[in-house]
Amino acid sequence: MSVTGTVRQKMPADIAAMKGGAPIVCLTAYTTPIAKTVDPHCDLVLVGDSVGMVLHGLPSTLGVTMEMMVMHGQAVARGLQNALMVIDMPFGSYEQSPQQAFANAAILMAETGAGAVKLEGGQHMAETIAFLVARGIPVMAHIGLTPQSVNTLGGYKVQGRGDDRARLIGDARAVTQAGAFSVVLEKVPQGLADQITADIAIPTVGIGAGAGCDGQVLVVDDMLGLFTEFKPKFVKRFGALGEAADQAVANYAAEVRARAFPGPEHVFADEANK
Ligand SMILES: Nc1nc(=O)c2c([nH]1)NC[C@@H]1CN(c3ccc(C(=O)N[C@@H](CCC(=O)O)C(=O)O)cc3)CN21
Ligand SMILES: CC(C)C(=O)C(=O)O
Ligand SMILES: [Mg+2]
Repeated sequence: MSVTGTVRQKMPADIAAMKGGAPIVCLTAYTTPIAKTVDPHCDLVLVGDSVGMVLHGLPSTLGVTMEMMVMHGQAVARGLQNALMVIDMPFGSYEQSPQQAFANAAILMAETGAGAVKLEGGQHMAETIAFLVARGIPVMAHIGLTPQSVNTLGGYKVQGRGDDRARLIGDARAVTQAGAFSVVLEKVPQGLADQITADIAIPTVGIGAGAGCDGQVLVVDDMLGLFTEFKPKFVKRFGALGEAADQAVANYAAEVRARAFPGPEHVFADEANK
């Protein structure tokens, strides 16, 4: 709340200031109604490129386009008053050069009204993160399991075990040094996530990284039980909306076939009442 008592949308600096304090609550959203549902409860709402797998039936996030991100970003923005909106940069929109990243991040920011962008990568993306931040674009980093690299990682596996542990600590330090305001840690062992959280000055937001992170994020359709094509181990279903929808549709079909729907309350008389 601001001093005038009206709701004020959070900014990246507000999220950064939550380091070490009350856990940062984050969920994804892709549409206006879900944005409205999650907004009062969340500090940060992510328009994730998971939208491709969750809403468009794509086999991975690699086919997600700038146009899809802009359209879903605009829809989410219409539903937010409180939470910071962060938007994922899609595969192919930022990896080539800092200049390419800036051009596409500027489109996402200008066309959707997002307060920050998120991109996948650690040490190798540090230069790009610094380039964006220097030009007015707040950046959330994403390290550990980076789904856009599923083909080189060889699957959606735990990251940061064994020799990878030092590399992941280096990634966390590099994105911090580059000026990211927070960092997603995806599917990394709990002890390593705790160590990184203690080691860096920016908040860690975990997904499959344990309760010691500075915040948590999940794909909203996963936690609602609406997306059930697969269930990563880190997902907890807080609802069963997929089952509820299936039951409602089955009831509708049965009532149509029985001519029980529409009923008298859903129809119109031939003559208007005097
Ligand atoms: N619905 C949904 N939820 C997500 O969390 C999510 C997406 N989609 N799409 C983009 C990425 C992809 N992510 C994924 C996808 C699959 C697993 C998964 O199946 N994990 C299994 C083990 C797989 C393996 O070891 O190869 C698990 O049990 O966690 C994890 C994260 C996270 N993101
Ligand atoms: C799972 C989160 C962190 C994400 O990147 C996405 O939804 O695309
Ligand atoms: Mg993503």
